[in-house]
Amino acid sequence: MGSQSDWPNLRHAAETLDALKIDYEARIISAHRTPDRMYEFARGAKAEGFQVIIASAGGAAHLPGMVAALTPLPVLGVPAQTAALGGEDSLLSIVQMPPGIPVGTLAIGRARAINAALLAAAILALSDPEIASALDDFRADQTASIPEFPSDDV
Ligand SMILES: Nc1c(C(=O)O)ncn1[C@@H]1O[C@H](COP(=O)(O)O)[C@@H](O)[C@H]1O
Repeated sequence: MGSQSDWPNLRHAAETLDALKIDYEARIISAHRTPDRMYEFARGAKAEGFQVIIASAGGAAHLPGMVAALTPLPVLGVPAQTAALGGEDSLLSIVQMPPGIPVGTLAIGRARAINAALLAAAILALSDPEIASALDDFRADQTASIPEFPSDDV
């Protein structure tokens, strides 16, 4: 994520990965404020053993696209909600990549980072039966938790 201030949203991704028993690292890396850190991380990520990268930033959100430019790994972009423009600034900064360097862009922040974790899990599940099974269980639990009829006691 681009800043500590993104963690309240990205925490939901981390908790989802925890629930699915998927190893991950959460790091603060900014294309603008820590460009050398970004370069070093993105260039070395595949060799370090990472398989998917979730990159989230807000406003002029160049982080996901720049990371994608530096690694062959799949990059999932999470646009952070922003005070000034509601996160549309982040979304548009991330989604409209030039042909040749894709970023799989998800919905604007506030707990939406959970879907980045689930999409990362689905990618990993293609070659990992344990993650595939954990994802199946997650879906089954979610389905079972949705009542069919509305309640007045909420
Ligand atoms: N968009 C970027 C990048 C980047 O794209 O490299 N680095 C930080 N930021 C974003 O700036 C916002 C405000 O950051 P602060 O709260 O630290 O001022 C955050 O949402 C962060 O992702």
